[in-house]
Amino acid sequence: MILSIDQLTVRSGQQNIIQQASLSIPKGAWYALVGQSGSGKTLLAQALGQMLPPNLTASGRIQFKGEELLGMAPERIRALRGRSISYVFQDYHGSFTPFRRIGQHFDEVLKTHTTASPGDRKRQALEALVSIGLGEELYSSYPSQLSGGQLQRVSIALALLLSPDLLIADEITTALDSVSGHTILQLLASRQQQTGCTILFITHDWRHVKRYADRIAVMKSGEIVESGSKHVLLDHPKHPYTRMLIQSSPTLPTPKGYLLSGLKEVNPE
Ligand SMILES: Nc1ncnc2c1ncn2[C@@H]1O[C@H](COP(=O)(O)OP(=O)(O)OP(=O)(O)O)[C@@H](O)[C@H]1O
Repeated sequence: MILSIDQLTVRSGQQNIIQQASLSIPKGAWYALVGQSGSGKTLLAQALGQMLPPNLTASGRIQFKGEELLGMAPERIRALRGRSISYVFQDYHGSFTPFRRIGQHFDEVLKTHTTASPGDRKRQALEALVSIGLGEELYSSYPSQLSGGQLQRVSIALALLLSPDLLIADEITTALDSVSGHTILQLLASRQQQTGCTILFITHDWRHVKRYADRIAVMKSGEIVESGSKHVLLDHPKHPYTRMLIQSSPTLPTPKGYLLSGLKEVNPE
């Protein structure tokens, strides 16, 4: 396992917002965390990188590649967050400084975390832009000159720049139209194939879960009520809440004779 969360509780004063959540993510997995709005998905992701709002406290254990993240020294967690664990958020605008060109954003990450020369940093930034299907000319553009889909692609390239072991993708397609959202996820899937990074994928959208995830955890009111492989969870959900979420998802079309997960049904009636 690359990440094991054990009995994670997040509190605001006396109130538990996340209660004893446990989940284990195998290396290289695309692990979907689903649940209705307000169930605690974002706070769980924030707790991993010690990024919780200051009024909240976390307890329990979070092991990442054998190191305990909760209570880790600030300089160590900052170093991990830059290199081994990276985040992409729904609000991609928040990842950019408006008066800095796109190239400067890449340069800053490389300057902070590597000893690469200025020439090398520029070359790596240009390669990163090309790797996400964008033109090198965007290196000199300002964030406001890019579309939402382009900016979100750049945030993914920035997040993957230092080849992290774990990418936390929190509702990364929510602010995009469905075509751009689809392009982003295709891109992420191909980058995952190239880099082997593990993805914690927070989403509301079961169509994306069905298409990309290989494992799923379902969160309800701060608790993980069910987790397992995509096939087992989609085709044989145990918890009533999981069944309700799947049934109320917009459409999960399945051809006759196939299960929701895409597996062929054995002996369909
Ligand atoms: N700083 C905070 N102090 C107190 N409560 C908070 C704080 N931040 C979030 N919450 C509450 O914690 C709960 C979980 O929030 P969280 O953002 O993790 O939900 P979520 O599942 O990610 O929802 P969404 O899908 O809408 O992003 C919500 O009820 C939210 O109002």
